[in-house]
Amino acid sequence: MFLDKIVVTKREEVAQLKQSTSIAEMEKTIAALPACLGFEKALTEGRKRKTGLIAEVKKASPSKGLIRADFDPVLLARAYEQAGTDCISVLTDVQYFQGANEYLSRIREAVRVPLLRKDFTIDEHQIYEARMIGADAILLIAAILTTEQIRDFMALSRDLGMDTLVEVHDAEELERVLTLDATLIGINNRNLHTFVTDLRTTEQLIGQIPAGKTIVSESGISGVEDIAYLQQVGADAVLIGEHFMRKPSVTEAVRELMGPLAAAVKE
Ligand SMILES: O=C(O)c1ccccc1NCC(=O)[C@H](O)[C@H](O)COP(=O)(O)O
Repeated sequence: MFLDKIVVTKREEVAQLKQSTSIAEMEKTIAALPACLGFEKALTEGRKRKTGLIAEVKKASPSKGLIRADFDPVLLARAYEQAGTDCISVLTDVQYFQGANEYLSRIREAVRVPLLRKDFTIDEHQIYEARMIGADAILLIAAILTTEQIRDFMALSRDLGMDTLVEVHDAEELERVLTLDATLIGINNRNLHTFVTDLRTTEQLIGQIPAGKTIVSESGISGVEDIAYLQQVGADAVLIGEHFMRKPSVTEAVRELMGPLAAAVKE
């Protein structure tokens, strides 16, 4: 599976990270940082529309190659903020998504929107790193982690002040995640073997999730009818990258797809 290849790369990156920085050093830096912004809160009680939005800053992907040639992460993040996104996801993986830690750090300086570090986390060093570069939340992908790792990584993230988005692709992963106290669950509509997206994945899995969880439908979302369908099946929020990245005006694209801000929070 393609994810196995990514994990091999991540192991190499983690080995390098461990050589360059110790956890004690990272803890020292983190102690001087301001508190995180509430990522999960922005998608629940703070959300600006009926359906919450995590808008993604995504230059390229393994399935599509280069998505946006005129890629300026800070301008894109500002445009998302202007459009009233609840949260922003920033891909930091270099090899497969042409992302960078630096993109997230620069975006952190430029916007006041909670940020998700979108990467393939397999080791606690990466969690300290995420906090150091300015993340408010990290993604934990059940397909590449044991249940115990997810539990430990959630606890560490919480200790560092960050939220976690725990992502599942199928019923087996969901069953494992539901044994934990994860409150923010992502359902990824992308088949990891074929890369094909099918929004019915959200509908198939959401029925197994008890009330009280915040559900984010991820990948392959591009039409107003998709948002209506996902609302109808019970998704609380959506995570969208490619659709926005292919539009000349990201601000207009968000407004067209997600609609106006709810009256209570209109400026
Ligand atoms: O985007 C890919 O091709 C991809 C391939 C393999 C693993 C993960 C992948 N994407 C990560 C994501 O979860 C998406 O960037 C995110 O959900 C946004 O999806 P989209 O709106 O379809 O760009």
